[in-house]
Amino acid sequence: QKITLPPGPRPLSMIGNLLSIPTVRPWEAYRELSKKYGSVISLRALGRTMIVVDDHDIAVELLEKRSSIYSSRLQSTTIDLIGWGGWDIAMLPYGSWWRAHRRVLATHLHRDVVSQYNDHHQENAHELLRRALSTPEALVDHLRLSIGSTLMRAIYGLQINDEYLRLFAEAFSSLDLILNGSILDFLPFLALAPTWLPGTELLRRLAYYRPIVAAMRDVPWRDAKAAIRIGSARESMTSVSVEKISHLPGEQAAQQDDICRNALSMAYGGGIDTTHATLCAFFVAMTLTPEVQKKARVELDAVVGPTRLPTVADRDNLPYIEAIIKETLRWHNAAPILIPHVSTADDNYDGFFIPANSAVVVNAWSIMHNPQTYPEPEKFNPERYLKNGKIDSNVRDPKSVIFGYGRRICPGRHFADASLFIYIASILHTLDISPPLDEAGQPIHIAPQTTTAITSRIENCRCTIKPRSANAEALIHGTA
Ligand code: HEM
Repeated sequence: QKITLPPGPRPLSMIGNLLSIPTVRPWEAYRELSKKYGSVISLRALGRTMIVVDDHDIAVELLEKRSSIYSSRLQSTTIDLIGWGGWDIAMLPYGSWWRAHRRVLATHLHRDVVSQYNDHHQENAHELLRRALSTPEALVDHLRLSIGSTLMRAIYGLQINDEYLRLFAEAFSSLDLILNGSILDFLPFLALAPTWLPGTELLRRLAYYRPIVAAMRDVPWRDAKAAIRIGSARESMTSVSVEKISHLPGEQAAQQDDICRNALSMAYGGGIDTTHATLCAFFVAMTLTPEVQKKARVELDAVVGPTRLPTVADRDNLPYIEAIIKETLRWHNAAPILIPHVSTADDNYDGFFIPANSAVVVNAWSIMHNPQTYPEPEKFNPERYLKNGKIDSNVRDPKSVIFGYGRRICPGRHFADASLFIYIASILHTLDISPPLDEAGQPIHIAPQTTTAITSRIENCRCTIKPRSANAEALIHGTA
C-alpha cells in the first residue's frame, strides 16, 4: 500500500499551493480547507510540505506525544538577515542550544515560582487604573506601558523608559518582513546581492533592522548588569542569573552570559505583544457585553467588597472572573496559528506520510471557534465554562490550546495567566467600560476586526472608561 501525504488541494506544478495559501487571516482559509479535506491536511509550496492540524487531540498526538520529532522551527534566510537567527529562542531549531535557553526561562517562569512576580503585576495594574482614569483615550498605550513595566521590572529589575519601549517595538515590527521576505527563503542567493543594487529595497530594510534587533537584545541586559555592579539593582531574573554566572569558570561563564541575555530578552519580547493583544481584546469584549460586567461586579462585590482591590488570594473564590479570562483567551487568541513547529524525522499518522522537515501549523483559532466545543463561538460568553456556579472541567480550557503544545509550549504561560487575572479583576472591580462615542456623543458600534500577523490583535480598540462608582474612584486614587 502506497503511503501518501494527508489530503489537500492538488498542488500546481512548480509553485505548488502557494497561491492557495492566503496572506490575510490565513487561519480562516485553512479552516475552509479542513472542512473540505479533513482535520489533518497537507499543502505543498516550493518544495516544502505544510501540515495544517485542525483538531486538539491530533495536535496533542503529534506535538506532545511525538514531541521528540515535532519540536523544531523553520530556518529562514530572512530571519538570519534581520539578525534574529541563532539566538532567538522562539526560532531556534530543536537541540542542545535551544534547550540551554529554555532551561533559563524554566528557572524563572516555572509554575511554582511565578508568584514572586505578583507584586509587580499588581503595582502596574493599579498604575493602569490611574492612567485609564486620567487619560482614557490613550488606553492602548497605557496597556502597553503597564505590561512593559511589569516585564522590565521582573526580568531586568529596570524601570521602563521610552528607549526600551521603542527598541522592542521597532525590533518586533521587523517580524512582518519575515512574512514579506519569505521569497528570500526560496531564492536564498538573493541574500548575497550587494544592498545598493536596484530592487534590493527588501535587503536594505533587513540591514536597517539588524542593529535594532541586536540592541533590543543587548541594551537592557547591559544596563541591568551595570546597575548590579554599582549595587543599585533590585532583585530580578537578571540579578539571579548574574549571581549564578559568577560561580562559573571563564569560558562557561561567557557562554552562559550570552544564553541568559538572549533568553531573557525573548521573555520580554514573547510577553509584551501577546499579553497586550489579549488585554485590548478584553476591553473590546467588555464594550459589547455590559451584562458580563454586571455579573462580574456582583461576584467581586460579594468576595472582595468595597474597601479594597482584588488580589491573587481572591482568585479561587472568583469563578466568574476565571471564566472571563478563559473566554478572553478563546474569543481572541493572540497567536491564531501558534508558532509553526517543524518535524525532524519522517512519520506516519493515520495512514498518511508526514515527511521530515514539514512545517506543522495548528489552527488554534479554528479549534477555539469550533461550534461543537464552543456553541455560538463568535459570542463572548463566560457562562460556557460554568456549571452550578463552578468551573466546569468538561469544557475544554482554552489555555490548553492557545499557549501551544509539547516541548515548545509557551514558557511564559503562568506569568501571563497571573498577569491577566490581576488586570482583569482590578479593572472590573473599579471601571465601567462602554462603547466609544462619536462627536455627537452617540455610541459607536465596533465590529471586531483582527490583524494578520504572528501575534494578531483587534484593530480599533477603543472604548469609554469611567469609574464604576465614587467609591471605586477613591479606591483607584488610594493606590497612588
Ligand atoms: C497571553 C499571553 C501569551 C500567549 C497567548 C502566548 C502564546 C505563545 C505561543 C502560542 C507560543 C508558541 C508555542 C508553540 O510553539 O507550540 C509561545 C512561545 C513563547 N512564549 Fe508565549 N504567550 C504569551 C505570553 C508570554 C509571556 C508572558 C512570556 C514571557 C514572560 C512568553 C514567552 C514565550 C517564549 C520565550 C516563547 C518561545 C518558546 C520556544 O520556542 O521554545 N509568552 N507563546
